[in-house]
Amino acid sequence: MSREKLLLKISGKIVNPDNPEIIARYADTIKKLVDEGKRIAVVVGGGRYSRAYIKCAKALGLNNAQADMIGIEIARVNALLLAYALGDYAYTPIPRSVEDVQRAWSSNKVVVVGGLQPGQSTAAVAAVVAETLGIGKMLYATDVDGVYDKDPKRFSNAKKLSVVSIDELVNFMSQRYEAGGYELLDPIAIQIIRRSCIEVIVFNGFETSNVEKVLRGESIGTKIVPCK
Ligand SMILES: Nc1ncnc2c1ncn2[C@@H]1O[C@H](COP(=O)(O)OP(=O)(O)O)[C@@H](O)[C@H]1O
Ligand SMILES: O=c1ccn([C@@H]2O[C@H](COP(=O)(O)OP(=O)(O)O)[C@@H](O)[C@H]2O)c(=O)[nH]1
Repeated sequence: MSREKLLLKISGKIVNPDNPEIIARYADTIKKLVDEGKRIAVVVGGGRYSRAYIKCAKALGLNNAQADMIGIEIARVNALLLAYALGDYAYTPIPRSVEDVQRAWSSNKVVVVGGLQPGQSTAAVAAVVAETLGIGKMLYATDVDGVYDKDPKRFSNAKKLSVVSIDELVNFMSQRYEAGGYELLDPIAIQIIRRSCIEVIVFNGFETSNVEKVLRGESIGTKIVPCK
């Protein structure tokens, strides 16, 4: 019987040097899922450190691709923190391409990825890694409770959606399509999720117990229905 496969996308606002205790809790959570027989791929974002470097890159007059490349490296460093915290459960070094991801996956270890290429966010990385590895479910652990009808950080009357279709989603995404932007799901992520019918659950990742709650089918966060 084939083992259940899972893609866990964790915001860089969560996995970063400010939060060693949360990183340790995610490592324990992931190890438990592996011990239960699941195959896990993890994608980690860049968070505030990547945005600090991107701000500096822009101040130096670097172009968006160069700023993105720096954000990519910071996401990879955050990913390496988690991979090392996973010890022998995780594959290292951090894959730097889709080909590397495929090679790492064949090790049967947890594969932890940061950024891949300019012009997208780690949400797109999560989607392309899931598609490449034939993973149909993505847990999207972020710094808000789910998808809202508008940015909850900018609008106090924003309403959380419990279910949203991938086609409706674009109406709620305020896209700053630039290095450090790409809030929530960027256009590339949305296209890949749609074409490969990847089910996505967006939930608050600061509470690591939410991972188990989502896997138990508890209705927390937002379920993105990927296709008809
Ligand atoms: N419609 C929306 N619903 C929820 N969050 C949104 C929405 N529009 C914009 N956002 C913003 O997206 C942020 C999460 O996106 P992002 O920073 O890319 O996440 P991550 O760090 O998980 O990659 C939230 O902090 C929120 O401010
Ligand atoms: O494949 C990738 C992944 C990340 N980034 C850059 O790295 C930054 C940090 O990644 P992300 O925004 O996904 O991290 P978050 O803080 O949202 O978790 C992005 O804004 C992009 O500028 C990129 O260019 N390509």
